[in-house]
Amino acid sequence: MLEPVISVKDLKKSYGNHSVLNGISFEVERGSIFSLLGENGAGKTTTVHILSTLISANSGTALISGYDTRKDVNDIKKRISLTGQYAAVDELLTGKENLIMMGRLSHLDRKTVKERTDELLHQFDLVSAANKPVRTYSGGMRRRLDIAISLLASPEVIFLDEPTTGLDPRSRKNMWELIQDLSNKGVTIFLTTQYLEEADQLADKIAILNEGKIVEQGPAETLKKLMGEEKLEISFAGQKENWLVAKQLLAGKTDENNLTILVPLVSVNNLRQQLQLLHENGIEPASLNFRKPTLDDVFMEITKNNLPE
Ligand SMILES: Nc1ncnc2c1ncn2[C@@H]1O[C@H](COP(=O)(O)OP(=O)(O)OP(=O)(O)O)[C@@H](O)[C@H]1O
Repeated sequence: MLEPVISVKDLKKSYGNHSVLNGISFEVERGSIFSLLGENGAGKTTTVHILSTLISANSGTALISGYDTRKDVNDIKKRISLTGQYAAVDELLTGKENLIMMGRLSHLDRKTVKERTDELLHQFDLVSAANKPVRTYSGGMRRRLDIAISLLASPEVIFLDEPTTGLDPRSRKNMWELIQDLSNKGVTIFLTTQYLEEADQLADKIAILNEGKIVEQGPAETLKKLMGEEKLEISFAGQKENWLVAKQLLAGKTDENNLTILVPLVSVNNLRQQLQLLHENGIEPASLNFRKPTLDDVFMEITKNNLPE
């Protein structure tokens, strides 16, 4: 195997007596997309801040291209870039001015700054907005500019901390394409997200962070198996008696509060049989909804598997 570009071993971090990271370990291959997946407050930003040398861990090691995040801060800063959940751009300047200003602050020479600015405005579809002040930009445009700025110095690794939180579905899809493009160009991407679907779409490898531990990691396909299949939620809202009968007929997870039954989608034939069974018994459900597995389902599955014998 190639030497990993990020290598983390037994990293621990607490704030006072609140333990946020409780010994996490993982490796990220060069040129890949790695996704750290977890709910709000799981410790994703804390991990990103340790890896990008903004804060120190209490113990454990984190190496980037072999450099130690504790000791080799300058070597690491040259190789990485970080974009936050909140765009670090100047609202009053135009997109182009922001890029030029940040290029100068990164000590790039004038010619490089100009070339990179033009390239990035193109790459991030910001040419027509280049001379407009950032305060007139949409959320998606700000996010794109933020990432463009972080790419000025051609980093080896880019940290994208929840790059799509708060974006509308279309901007989210655009951002996914952009991340995929970056990856195709060979940049290693460390992506944090709360969205299972996002990690699934983009990442070569996913690590799930929960209560300070990585509870599972592996390629998206491996984790998919863990999540179980898509399900059909059959609702009997307002029809308690029908729900009671259907409960006896169908194989699925029942919920008495919502009067629903969650049936795994094994095959089309099986689904047809189950619905036929209801029909033969004179029961018409109030509604049918397909449900994709959620992060909650994955956690349920993982904790179920980890229960003591
Ligand atoms: N400087 C700090 N001092 C005290 N507690 C902190 C500090 N920074 C973060 N925390 C706590 O650490 C926990 C993890 O925070 P972190 O921001 O890493 O989570 P996250 O997974 O990135 O979540 P989010 O999606 O909300 O950003 C939270 O409970 C947070 O309140």
